[in-house]
Amino acid sequence: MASQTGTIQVKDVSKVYPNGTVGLDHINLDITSGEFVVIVGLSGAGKSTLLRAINRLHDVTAGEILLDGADITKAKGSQLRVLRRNIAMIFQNFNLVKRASVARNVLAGRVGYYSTFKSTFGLFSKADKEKAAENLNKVNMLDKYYTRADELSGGQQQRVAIARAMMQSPTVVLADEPIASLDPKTTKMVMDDLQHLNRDLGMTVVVNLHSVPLAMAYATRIVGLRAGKLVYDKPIAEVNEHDFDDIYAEAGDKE
Ligand SMILES: Nc1ncnc2c1ncn2[C@@H]1O[C@H](COP(=O)(O)OP(=O)(O)OP(=O)(O)O)[C@@H](O)[C@H]1O
Repeated sequence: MASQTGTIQVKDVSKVYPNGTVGLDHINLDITSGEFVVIVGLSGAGKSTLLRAINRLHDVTAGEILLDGADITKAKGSQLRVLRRNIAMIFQNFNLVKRASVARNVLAGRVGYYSTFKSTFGLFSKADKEKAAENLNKVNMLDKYYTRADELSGGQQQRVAIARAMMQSPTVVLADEPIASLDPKTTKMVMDDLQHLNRDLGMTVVVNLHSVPLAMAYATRIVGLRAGKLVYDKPIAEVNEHDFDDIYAEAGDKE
């Protein structure tokens, strides 16, 4: 089980892409341990850019992002590796190795704990293989242990990705539109899995979503982005569904 850590401090972060597009514009955000934060906003608002900055898939142009006090934007080498190990990422397109088995995909969550040699040759410990089975069982996918990932439905693939995230024993889970391509029933399963990581395993969860009703159903706090700026930030108890009319107004509606 993850320890009670998983704080994220985003301090005056801006991101300008090489072509001049402003992805993030002076973002400040303090996420405390165990929160379930949903980020909402129009397509292009900067949601993916923010998540990718938090786990350093992107470098930022200015500002800093602290994970339990350590600045990931400047980390290098083994420090970056250890910081990244604490952050699991769930993607819209699942990011599984399609030709590999479900088990192998789930074990990939342990890669950050092995030498490159051992992980390349799949030399995972017996304990980790047992843990993989255990985590697959938690997402009701144990019967697919030996199945190739490309034989699974989208929802099943996302649940495998969640089992892989659990293997990592992260303190923070970032999910970028994790349910965008799923039907309503599977959407609920995946959102419930994320809630399990948050409520039962104590992980901090940050999810990008387009759906306001889903955000209201699962978040402990909702953050809104618009054109790279943070325009909304409230705990769920203070959220009113109409608050989002502004965030979802097309650019130009406001002018
Ligand atoms: N690699 C890139 N190069 C240039 N501009 C980019 C790049 N990636 C994203 N952008 C731009 O940065 C802005 C923020 O994009 P981002 O993908 O973070 O938004 P988003 O809110 O996640 O949108 P979506 O809901 O469509 O995923 C957009 O204007 C987008 O076009």
